[in-house]
Amino acid sequence: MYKIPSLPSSDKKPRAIAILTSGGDSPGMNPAIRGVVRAALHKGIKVYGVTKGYSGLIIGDMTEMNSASVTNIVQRGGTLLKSDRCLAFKDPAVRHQAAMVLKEKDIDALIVIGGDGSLTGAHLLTQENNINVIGLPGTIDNDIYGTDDTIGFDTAVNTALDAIDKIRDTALSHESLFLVEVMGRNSGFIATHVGIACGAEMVVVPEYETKAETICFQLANNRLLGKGASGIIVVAEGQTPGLTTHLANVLAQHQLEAKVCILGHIQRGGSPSGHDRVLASCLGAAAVDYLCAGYNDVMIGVRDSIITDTPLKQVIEKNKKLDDAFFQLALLLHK
Ligand SMILES: Nc1ncnc2c1ncn2[C@@H]1O[C@H](COP(=O)(O)OP(=O)(O)O)[C@@H](O)[C@H]1O
Ligand SMILES: O=P(O)(O)OC[C@H]1O[C@](O)(COP(=O)(O)O)[C@@H](O)[C@@H]1O
Ligand SMILES: [Mg+2]
Repeated sequence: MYKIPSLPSSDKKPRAIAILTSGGDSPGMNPAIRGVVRAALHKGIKVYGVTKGYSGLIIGDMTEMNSASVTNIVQRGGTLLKSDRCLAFKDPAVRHQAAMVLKEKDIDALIVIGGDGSLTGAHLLTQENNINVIGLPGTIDNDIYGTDDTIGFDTAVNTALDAIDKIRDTALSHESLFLVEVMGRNSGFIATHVGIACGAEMVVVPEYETKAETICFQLANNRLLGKGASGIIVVAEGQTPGLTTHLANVLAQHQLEAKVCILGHIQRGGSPSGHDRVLASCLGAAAVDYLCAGYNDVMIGVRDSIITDTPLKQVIEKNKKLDDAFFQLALLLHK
């Protein structure tokens, strides 16, 4: 359950808003879109759905949505509006073009659902042009400052766990060791949560340096202690492509055979969990409430189960840190 704050009344209610999803898609983007559309229509605000994130915005690819547009999507993975990584949006002239598109259609605010990159684009758009923006944290990575949770994180963790529990069966049967790669180019939130929940022997994340030799030493030690020959090591993909295969090669040089399993994009798909559906629905509706209360240039997230706003400037300038004690717990629980 989330506590929804009562906001001050204002005369800032927009006449029409647009909504887009951007960056890596995440399960829960659909219930978030539904939350925005239904809350806006309830307040008599027109809503335009933009296709393919900022790529669609700059060419004006958008259609007006009604209540039926978001029927039967609350349980669906992916995003009805489609998503994109649009490098052109890093150019101020292109952002100005996007603002002109919105103004020509009499749209006075934009809601952006995406990760840190998408929220950076939203912040720059409002700073440089007279368009109000509200951001919602939509990414499986949960690497966004100003919110405890992001739309899609819970589902991604559960999807990875479902796969790892199956891998565990065969690992036990064959007494084999698996290096399982989960997503997270810059952050180890998925890896650490998954590591704790699947009982991983070790967790490797971008935030902390883990030498392959340390893994070898720990594995050898565990085996000396009679902990069994099978095991799961969870590795966040990090920024070096092929990291997990490289680790397996180093282990092989130390006579430790490990099979590599890269979970990849299955973590981004699938039906959103109940948790993500509720989070996304609340944040979607709250985005409309905050716009109507006159807020601009903020991200709506959740802290200590309270729906809350954080200036986009802070969201993009500050890093959400993986708690050290939490990460250490993931390592300690297998000892
Ligand atoms: N510095 C930036 N300035 C303007 N737009 C940006 C910036 N960074 C990202 N974006 C926009 O957001 C999109 C998604 O960003 P990306 O980092 O790929 O994913 P995410 O939003 O999930 O973190 C980019 O393709 C681009 O359109
Ligand atoms: O499909 P792509 O473009 O390779 O993206 C992979 C990246 O997207 C993510 O799934 C989500 O990242 P973003 O939220 O930054 O888009 C990362 O975990 C992963 O590193
Ligand atoms: Mg990102």
